[in-house]
Amino acid sequence: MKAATAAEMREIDRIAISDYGIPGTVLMENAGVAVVRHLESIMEVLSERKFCIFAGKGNNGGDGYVIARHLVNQGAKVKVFLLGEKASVSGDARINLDIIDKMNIDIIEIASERDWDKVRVAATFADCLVDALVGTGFRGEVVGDMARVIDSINAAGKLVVAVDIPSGVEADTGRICGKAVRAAQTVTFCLPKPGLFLYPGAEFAGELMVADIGIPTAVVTRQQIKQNILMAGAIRTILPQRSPDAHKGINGRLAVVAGSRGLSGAAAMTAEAALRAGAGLITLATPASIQNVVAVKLTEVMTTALSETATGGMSQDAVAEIAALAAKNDVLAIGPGIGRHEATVAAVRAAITTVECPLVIDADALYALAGYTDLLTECTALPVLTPHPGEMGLLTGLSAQEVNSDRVTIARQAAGEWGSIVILKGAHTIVAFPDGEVYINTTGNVGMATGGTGDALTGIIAAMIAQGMSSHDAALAGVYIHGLAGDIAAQAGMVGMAATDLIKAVPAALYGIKNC
Ligand SMILES: NC(=O)C1=CN([C@@H]2O[C@H](COP(=O)(O)OP(=O)(O)OC[C@H]3O[C@@H](n4cnc5c(N)ncnc54)[C@H](O)[C@@H]3O)[C@@H](O)[C@H]2O)[C@@H](O)CC1
Ligand SMILES: [K+]
Repeated sequence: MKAATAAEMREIDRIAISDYGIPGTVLMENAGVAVVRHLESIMEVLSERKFCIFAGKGNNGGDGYVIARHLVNQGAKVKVFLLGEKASVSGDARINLDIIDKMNIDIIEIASERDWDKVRVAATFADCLVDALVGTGFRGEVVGDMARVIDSINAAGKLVVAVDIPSGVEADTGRICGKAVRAAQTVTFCLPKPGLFLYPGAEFAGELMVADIGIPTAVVTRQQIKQNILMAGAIRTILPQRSPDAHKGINGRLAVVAGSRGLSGAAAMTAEAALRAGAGLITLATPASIQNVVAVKLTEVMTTALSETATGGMSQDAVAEIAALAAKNDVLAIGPGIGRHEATVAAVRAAITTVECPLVIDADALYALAGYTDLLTECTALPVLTPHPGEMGLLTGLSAQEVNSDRVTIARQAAGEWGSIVILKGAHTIVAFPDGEVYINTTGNVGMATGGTGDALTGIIAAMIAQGMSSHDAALAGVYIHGLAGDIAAQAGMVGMAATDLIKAVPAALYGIKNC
């Protein structure tokens, strides 16, 4: 599914109205009716139910007036609180405001302190609050009366349904612009907006419903929207089909370069995740002194030793060994637990431009690339990078907070500049491609915020490449499967969930995608 930015949505509306001649009031009518239908589906009967509709002066407010009209027609009791004066409402919204005015629906222009009392009382007795304050036309920050209305809505403790997007959530980034309405449900129009899937906005949107408002499909496809929402259907179509007579050689050969003294677990988890994700033959290469440790941990994985430093990290002599290993494998994952010794860092930089097979680059191998991202353009195959916001910050010169403030844009820019697939981890991981295409993942949960889950992701993506998927498809499938395995593991409880629980759930995630 695509997700449209505010600017793209405005353009889609404009083309539908001016090129196709669909009156804006028709789109507004369809939008309002879609919300009323949704209210009907969640509340069963609307008759005698009490609604407060909080409307702004723009078209989002216009949707609110349409909603008010249909609710009243269905016997509901409706109060409309208008943030501003009726006289300041124009266009399609004005047409619908005038209609409900003629219907004698209670419209309260919030102006004086007494009006705020009315807001409080009405919200206290309402069954449902509808947020039609602002939608995609919102700019800047929530301040003044808007902030006060949002506080009143959030404090009421009632069912809150947002129209198009919770007011105060930035449509493109999911940023909370000072304050935002905390909705239980959001009915969004035509296409979802990225901010409904990006945190923290995703948390304020609650359950999401996408409503068709009659815009011709061609208008949407013509926009060539590059934001996508990653869902099971798309993954099902790209997963490799396994023939019944498959043997281990057919399911790919994969090498993992990972681990250092004290960090054997990261290496083992990467290899174990690759195994659970279906790779045929896996070789784990670690510094010589921990080879026996990982060999004991892993029964099905082959191990090999790399030249090491005195402190137990791989040394520069490992470059030739890695190149030889890569030549015998379909894909190489590098980075988990390798440490940051200067010899190791130098070995990584040399290895990634020497190796010819596809690479999945993670953890300390990303650290090695800080200031050296131009090396990525020398990779033979399109590399896959899996930074968390801290690593992304290191690579881009930003703080983790700055990275998280606009995850889509930053991942997209990095993918373009580095000629790489960039997987920016975090709640609803972003997968960005060099051509600007971006996917927002929908699986995963907070229980995954624990050591080792990143190593698991690296192993899963590498396993997908080993099984014949392109790096593009493997990145998408790997991210979705990883999150789904986390969701399956979380059914036993999120607190105390370990990366190894997630890894064990990968086969169930794969089965679920293929068969459910
Ligand atoms: N023809 C269309 O364009 C359609 C638009 N629709 C609805 O209209 C919305 C977009 O409408 P608009 O473009 O009129 O914009 P909005 O109604 O989302 O917001 C614009 C209004 O918000 C005010 N505003 C913006 N930033 C503010 C801030 N920081 N603090 C306080 N007030 C602020 C503006 O002054 C203006 O009054 C969509 O989200 C959707 O709900 C739907 O009715 C479908 C058709
Ligand atoms: K809204």
